Order: sequence, then C-alpha cells, then structure tokens
Amino acid sequence: MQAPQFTVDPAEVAKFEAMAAEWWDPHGKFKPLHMLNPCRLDYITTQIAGEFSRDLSQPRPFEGLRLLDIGCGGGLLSEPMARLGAQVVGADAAEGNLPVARIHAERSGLVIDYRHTTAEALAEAGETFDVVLNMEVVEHVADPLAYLTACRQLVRPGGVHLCSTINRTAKSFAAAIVGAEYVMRWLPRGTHDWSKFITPDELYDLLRRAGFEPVDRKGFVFNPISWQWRLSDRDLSVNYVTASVVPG
Ligand SMILES: C[S@@+](CC[C@H](N)C(=O)[O-])C[C@H]1O[C@@H](n2cnc3c(N)ncnc32)[C@H](O)[C@@H]1O
Ligand SMILES: [Mg+2]
Repeated sequence: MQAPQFTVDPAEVAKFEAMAAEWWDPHGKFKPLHMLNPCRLDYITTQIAGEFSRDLSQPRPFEGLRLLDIGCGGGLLSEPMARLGAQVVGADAAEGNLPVARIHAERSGLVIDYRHTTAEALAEAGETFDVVLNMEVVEHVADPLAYLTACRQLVRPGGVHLCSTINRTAKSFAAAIVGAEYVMRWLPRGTHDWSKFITPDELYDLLRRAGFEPVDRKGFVFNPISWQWRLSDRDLSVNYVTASVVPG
C-alpha cells in the first residue's frame, strides 16, 4: 500500500525537485531563505526554549527534544536544530531534496534522520514529536487544513508547532512575487501563487480548526537598506511566523 499523500500538490513538489541541487548555495535560488535564516532561527529557538524551559546559553540546549522539520528541503533548519542538540527528523515530499540534505549533513558531521515522506504518512505511522517546524510549506500544499491536521497529530501533548508562510496582501504580491521572482530573480517565476498565500487571521483559524492553540505571531520584515531581516510585532504584511501549542 502506498503511504498517504493527500496534502501533496504534485506541481508544487515538482518545482522543488527542479531546484534541489541549489539548496546550499547562498547565492542560488534559495538565497531568500539563507538570508532569512538568522532571523527565523532567533524566533524558533526562543519559542522552543520558552516552551521547554531550556537555557540558550548552553552548548546543546535542545538535548532530549525530538523535532520534526516537515518540508525540510535541503535542511537549512534541520542542521542548526541538530547542532543545538535536538534529535531531528527531516521530511520532505520532493524526493530529490533528500540526498542533497543527507550529503550536506554528513559533510557537516551531523546525524539527521532524513525521510522522503509526508506529514500524513508520519501521522498514520503514529510518530510524535516535542517540536514540529513547519516553515514556508503551507502555501505549497494541496489542502492546508488537512495538512495542518496531520501536523497536529504529530505534536505530542505539551509540544510546540512553529509555522511560517506569506500573507496575502498587495505588499506581498509586490515583494514575494514581483520583487523576488521578477526583479531580483532569486526564485524562478511561478514559484509562488499569490492566491495560495494565507492571512495571519486565516492561519490562526486553520490552526485552531486543526486542534492547535496558537499563542504567538510575528512578522519577518526585510530591510532593503541594511539587507537584513528582523522580527516585528506589528508588521505581518508579507512574511510571518506563528507559534502554537498542544495543551499537555
Ligand atoms: C519553500 S521550501 C521550505 C524548506 C524549509 N522548510 C525551509 O524553510 O528552509 C518548501 C518545501 O516543502 C516541500 N513540500 C511541499 N509540499 C509538501 C507536502 N505536502 N508535504 C511535505 N513537504 C512538502 C517542498 O518539497 C519544499 O522542500
Ligand atoms: Mg514558499
């Protein structure tokens, strides 16, 4: 029997298959994610440390935590999480991403369990995690509610789920589509479909319907002068992230 994969949009996964070799090129097609990494890691690590009372000044503060990076791509987040001590499973629906992620982790001396699978297949297998990272994936799936429901099943009671995506605003059309795909040409044209973007209120609603309790949201704001990203309490108009818990 084939593993369930009802959240997979084959056309979306094919886009990532085509770019798989570029994951670790900081000047390649995933340049926006490389640039965003310090800012989003700041948010992710702070939320996890808060939830599990971990001290980020320690060398391996996430020791003992089981973490799933769903839609892991080349492992841009799986690797820093493993370095911080988490026991990481990285899962992606695009098969070509996995060898790229595996080779890079091996060369970095990191042990990460990378799998070609989906959230729904992991949920059906009864896997659970303390932390599920779900970063920049929900705007690429076939059915966001079904996908988030599968992600919910993967978080153990008392666990945390971090989910980032792109808002559906005039500004996000200008920045994420015109800017990133047409002007900067970071991403191939057609990488993002504006109509699949989700507003923060819609995402909170979907998260609640999936069984999560959303507890925080912040914007990721790009400053074109300093060429850096920062977290914002108020500006969620383009990229943003949410933290949700599953009551213990
Ligand atoms: C924009 S990338 C984000 C990669 C990584 N999370 C990061 O932020 O660096 C989206 C990833 O989600 C994967 N993906 C798309 N649909 C998926 C699904 N239904 N289940 C699991 N992964 C999926 C793609 O193959 C791709 O690697
Ligand atoms: Mg995206």
